[in-house]
This record gives sequence, structure tokens and C-alpha cells, in this order.
Amino acid sequence: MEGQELPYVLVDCIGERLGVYEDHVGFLKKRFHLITMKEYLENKTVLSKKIRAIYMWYHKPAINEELLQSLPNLKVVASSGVGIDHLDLKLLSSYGVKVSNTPFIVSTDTADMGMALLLASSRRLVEGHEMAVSPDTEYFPADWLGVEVSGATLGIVGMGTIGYKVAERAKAFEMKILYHNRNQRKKEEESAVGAVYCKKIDDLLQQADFVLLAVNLTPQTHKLIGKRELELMKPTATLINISRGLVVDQDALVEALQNKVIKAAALDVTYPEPLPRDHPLLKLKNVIITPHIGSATKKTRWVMMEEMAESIEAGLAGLPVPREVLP
Ligand SMILES: O=C(O)[C@H](O)CO
Repeated sequence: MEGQELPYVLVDCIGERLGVYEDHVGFLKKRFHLITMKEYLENKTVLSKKIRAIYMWYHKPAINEELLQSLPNLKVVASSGVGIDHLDLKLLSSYGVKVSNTPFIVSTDTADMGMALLLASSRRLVEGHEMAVSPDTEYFPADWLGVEVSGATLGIVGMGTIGYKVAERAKAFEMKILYHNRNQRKKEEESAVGAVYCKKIDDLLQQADFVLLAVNLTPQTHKLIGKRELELMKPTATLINISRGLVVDQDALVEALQNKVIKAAALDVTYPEPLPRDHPLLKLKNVIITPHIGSATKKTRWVMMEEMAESIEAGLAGLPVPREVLP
């Protein structure tokens, strides 16, 4: 690369800062000439022809047709994470742009997050912490009953890589496992975690003490869990979402939680993200919300960054793009 100009890559910015982690910047700058969205907009005439890739960290910068039209030499979009619901793959392909993601590395951490939310909700971790640090609450042990995890039934909706990893973890917690998926898993995979297939989602919803969503967001899963589905759940059940906010009809969820149709919800994803400060979900005691941090550990995020850089370099060199997502 000595003496050669580094490829121009567009990244998002937050104010004057690059929209990526500080400790990723050095690695990326050795390989790419990073152009922030702000710099690009200020100097479009010169930069539009130079930019050859977009480093899309957590869905940003957003890509629309106007942006694609303005970047005639764009060849690759490297998107972080597994979900690609924020990308129009057909549109990108019609502009000759290849897309990659980082699906494998995020699954373990995201499954851990699912279990973390399940445990936090069932054992009232957030409420307990608030009480413990509050100077003027009196402690009555009898107030702090939670829901037992061991022996409870977990219903996993979406038994892909992440869903299956949740099942492996839940098995260690001695949970009974039901799952609903487009396709039934192989018998040996089912028996390894003791999971029972529910062809109909309704059967799972009616039996589970914890319903955990791990599906991709697609037109088929958009608002998959609405008023009807929430009403099928047990009044003692908890909904856990580690997939996408839009898999749940959020207004119906608010109503169900307010009216105790279900017991609680623990959500790593909402729509929008973050929720407006006056959103009714933020006022409910029986809800835990985290800011879409399923894969947010230092090691995983570093590997995601390396994989994205690798995909950009391969795509720009005309080589097969690792982890390419086809339209
Ligand atoms: O899909 C993922 O990996 C994360 O949820 C972020 O997009």
C-alpha cells in the first residue's frame, strides 16, 4: 500500500467525531481514507467520485437512492451486525453495489443478552437496584418475590443461530424449551437442547412462561406479536425481544402491560430507538429496556470492525466479498 492512495470510505459522524469507537479509528485509518458524512456533504463535488465504500456502523449513515446516485464509484457497503432490514438489497444491487454483514460473530453475545434480560426481569434486578441505591426506601424482603427460571417454559420464536444459542443457555438453567421457526430443526439439534417444535406459534404463546423473540425483521415478521398474540400469552408470562422493535406491535404491548394481560417485558429493541422520553413504555414498572446492546462487547465489536474492513478490501480488490448478503 506504500505510496498508494488509501481507498475513500464513507462513515457516519456524531458531531465532529467519527461514528465508530475511538479505539477502532487507528485500525481503520491505516487501511482507508475515512470521510465523514459531514465532510462529504461539505465537499460533495470532489468527494462523490472518490468514495468507493460505505462503512455502515449500526445502520448509519442511512443509504437512500439519492446517496447512491451521488456516489458513482461505490462498490461495497459493509454493514455491522446480522440484521439487514435497514438496507434495500435490490436497490443496492441495481447500482452494482455489494453488501456484507457480520452475522456469525454477534450471535453468542446476543444470546447472552437474551438470557440477561430474562434473568433481570424474572429476578427484578433493575427494580432491586433502584431500591437498593435509593436513600429513603425501606426494605421489606417480602416485597421482592420474583419468578423462578429453573423449571419454567421458554418459548423461542426464531430458532436461527441466535435462537439456538439461547436454547443452549436455557438448557443449563434447567428450563423447558419450546420453539417456533419456519423450518423444524434436525432431530439431533432438538434433542441436544431438549427443544420441542411448535409448528403453530399460538401453541408456544399459550404455554410459555417466557417468550423470547429472535427472528429477523421481514414483511412476514413485521408486528408478528400484536394484541391477539399477547392475549394468547399467560398473564404471568414475560416477553423478551432481542430481534427488532418492529416485530412487536408496540402500542398493543403498552396496552397489554398496562392492563396486566402479560406480566412483564424486557426489550433490547424498540421503535424508534431510543424511545421519546415521554413514551408510555418508559413509565411502566414491569418493563426493562436496554439500548440495543445485544452484541455490544469489546471483543465482538472489534471483530465486527475487522470483518467489515476485510469485506471492503476484498470487494474493492474485485475478490469475492466475505459474508456477502445477496439480494
Ligand atoms: O442485527 C444486529 O446484529 C444488531 O441488532 C444490529 O443491527
